[in-house]
Amino acid sequence: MRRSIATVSLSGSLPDKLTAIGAAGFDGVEIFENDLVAGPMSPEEVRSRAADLGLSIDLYQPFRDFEAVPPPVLARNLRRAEHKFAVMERLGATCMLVCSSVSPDSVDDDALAAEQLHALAERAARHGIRIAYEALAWGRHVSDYLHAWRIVRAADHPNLGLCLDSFHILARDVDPYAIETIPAEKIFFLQLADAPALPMDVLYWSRHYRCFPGQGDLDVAGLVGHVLRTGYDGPLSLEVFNDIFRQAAAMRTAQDAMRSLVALEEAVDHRLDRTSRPAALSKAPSPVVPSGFAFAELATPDTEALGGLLTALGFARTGVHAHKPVELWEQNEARILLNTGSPESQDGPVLGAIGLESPDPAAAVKRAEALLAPVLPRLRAPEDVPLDAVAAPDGTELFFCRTGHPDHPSWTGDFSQDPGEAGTGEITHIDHVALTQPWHHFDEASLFYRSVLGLRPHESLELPDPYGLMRSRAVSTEDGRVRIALNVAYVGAHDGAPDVAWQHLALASTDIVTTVRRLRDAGAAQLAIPDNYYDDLEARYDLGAERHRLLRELGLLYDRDDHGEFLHFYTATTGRVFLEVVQRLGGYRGYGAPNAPVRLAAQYADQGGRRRGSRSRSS
Ligand SMILES: O=C(O)c1ccc(O)c(O)c1
Ligand SMILES: [Mg+2]
Repeated sequence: MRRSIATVSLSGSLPDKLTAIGAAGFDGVEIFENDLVAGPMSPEEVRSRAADLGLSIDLYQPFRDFEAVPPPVLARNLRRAEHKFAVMERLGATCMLVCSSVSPDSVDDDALAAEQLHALAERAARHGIRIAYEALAWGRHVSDYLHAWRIVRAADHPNLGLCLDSFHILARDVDPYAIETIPAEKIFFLQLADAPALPMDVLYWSRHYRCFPGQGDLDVAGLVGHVLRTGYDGPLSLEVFNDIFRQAAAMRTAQDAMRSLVALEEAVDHRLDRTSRPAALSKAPSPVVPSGFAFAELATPDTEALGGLLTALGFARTGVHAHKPVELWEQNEARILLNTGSPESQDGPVLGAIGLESPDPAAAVKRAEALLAPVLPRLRAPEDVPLDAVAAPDGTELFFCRTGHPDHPSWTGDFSQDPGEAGTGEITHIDHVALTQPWHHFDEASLFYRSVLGLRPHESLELPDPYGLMRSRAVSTEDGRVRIALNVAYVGAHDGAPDVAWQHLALASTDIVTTVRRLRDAGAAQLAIPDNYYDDLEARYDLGAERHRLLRELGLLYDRDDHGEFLHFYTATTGRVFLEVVQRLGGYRGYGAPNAPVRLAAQYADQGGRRRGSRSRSS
């Protein structure tokens, strides 16, 4: 299907927006009037720029407060419309959006609205223009699509049809099923936006919190399914009003938008049966869901601190890369690479790359490419094992691996085996990684992991920390073998606030008590948890005196859900990175989120003094 986007969805000047939209591979664009009016480009220049970029101008909008008004107001409105038609002819645009009136001049009279829209369509027809009437969710008299359809049907003019907008329909919880009763030729345009479920005034919600499909909580795919079942074959057009996208880099937002449309078309395709599925619905290669973590790579200026910490946790260094300054540390299936050759780690260790076990690494890269993920050059020596990798939105490198499979080259082949034995402690594998996202890329990141890797997003959480609210959302495979927690990087707004974008790696232990004792015996630093936490824990849960005493003594944190229990502790932080050790008892599914505020406060207390005065951050 044709893919379009409204210029209001992106930041920047009109030519910058068009360039970004063209570069992301869209077919068309909705020109938002403000973008034209406020800029120096003539309509003819906009038209030719769009054409050069391969973009058609699919819609001109919005035309407001037209219908159901007294005769003198109608005359003024028609005059206004004639001016817009002239601009549209210069632009080469043939469809104009009229949104339902919010004006106090308008009256609640469907017959009058129909008559006046008929008159407008008649004039539009003389210019070869069509009118798409849209019910705004906060329209004064017309606020749902079925009402708009009754008026359009009564007006009965070939140049008058509907514009359906997923936000206005789903935000008001109007049943989208009846869309299927509208003839396809009367649906002139389809605008798509998602939004997070927020109990607030619908106008405010629409103007500030819309997001791309798949980033919010509305069933946009279901709605598109209803529209396509009518036989609609016009554009799928994104129209997103969002405070963050208005500020973010247009190129990047346009790519995020395109990724959302590709994923949306795939979701719609899954829901439609063969007869109602348009052939033009794009088919990206299917996601190749990873089956586990192959490794995590920490870039570090030297291996001393992290090597010591890993040893204290029971890891052993088992290999070094043939010709890169990278060490392999192992304990059972948990594998960590320490890379001392990366410029990223100037200010201390960072989590730079994740290896994911993939049933088909080449197909995983093809999937990522179809969703506009940057494929990383395979920078390597000729004799190295080929590596398939893409960059996530936050710059983390994702490698698709097939560790130790006879029919596939394994990344471990690049490592000479150290004579030492692999660690055989209680740590079995990587439980999850927690990546910190710049606040303006949070929704992009969750859509990325969901669409590119086929991970399932969990609930979005807001956690209080001493210096603000931290937003957190996990994505995981169904079986939980790959879990990634996405946190918003917090930007301290005052001088005393620490300046932190921590990332961490969580390791699964089958016996966390032994692991924490091992760490303590080795003299490695554990994050200190305040006594107040344990007093509160006793109030919240009755775990028996002995268990409470043990948790307090060993600095272990505790959580539980309907499926099981969770024990965890943290190491001190080095650079931007710290390690967590977790033990899941029963089928616990979470990440210990209720303990995150305690952890953050403890980390600030631990780090604040040292960091103040050396503020440097990239996000
Ligand atoms: O917020 C608005 O006014 C507005 C304008 C045009 C649209 O298509 C829309 O969905 C909302
Ligand atoms: Mg709209």
